[in-house]
Amino acid sequence: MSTEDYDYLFKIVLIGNAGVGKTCLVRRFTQGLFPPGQGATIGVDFMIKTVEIKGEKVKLQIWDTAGQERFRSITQSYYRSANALILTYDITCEDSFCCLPEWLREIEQYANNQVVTILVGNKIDLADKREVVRQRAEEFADTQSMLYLETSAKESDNVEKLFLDLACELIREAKQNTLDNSENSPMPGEGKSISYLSCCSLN
Ligand SMILES: Nc1nc2c(ncn2[C@@H]2O[C@H](COP(=O)(O)OP(=O)(O)OP(=O)(O)O)[C@@H](O)[C@H]2O)c(=O)[nH]1
Repeated sequence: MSTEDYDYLFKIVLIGNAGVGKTCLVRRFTQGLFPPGQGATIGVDFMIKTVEIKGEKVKLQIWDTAGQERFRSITQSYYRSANALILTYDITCEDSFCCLPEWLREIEQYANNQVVTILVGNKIDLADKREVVRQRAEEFADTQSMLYLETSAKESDNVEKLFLDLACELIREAKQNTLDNSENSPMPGEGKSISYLSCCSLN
């Protein structure tokens, strides 16, 4: 497949506390593996995977940001052009859940207001160490109008679903926006160009 051979290009950025499993989720999805002895991300990492959804080729640019506070100024600069954000916490770590309001403030401040955000509770394979019950997280996501999913990068639970559901939602929104824009556009000859949401030319 050539680099231009796709119908949609979407930028997805993973954010959340250090150690919640962002890199492992990305590696599981893009490479099908659970890396042993995964070191902390330095700054930002980048991976690409192209998937096919209902006959359309969707190229996903996946940006894995460092959770450590000291990289925050670097990672914030990646929010603006994101189509979707995966806000991740660790279901075995209450602290990572309690920091979510802080992450939401970052999103409010740095992301564009059309960004699709999904809350992900990772490490569900560690059920006996769970500190955040599912219902509490679901209610929190609901109050913030976020989608919610629980995953295990280790066992590969819901990882594919996470990225594919997100891609479906982004396609749906892109099509809706194209439709809205074309309905609001002037007729040819009215002196203005017809503009469409450029979901395939994000940087
Ligand atoms: N049991 C279990 N461990 C996991 C899972 N996902 C990640 N881990 C472990 O959690 C630790 C942190 O994983 P990373 O993917 O590096 O976490 P991160 O969020 O990218 O961390 P930063 O790069 O520091 O922001 C590693 O020891 C992983 O092996 C999971 O689904 N289950």
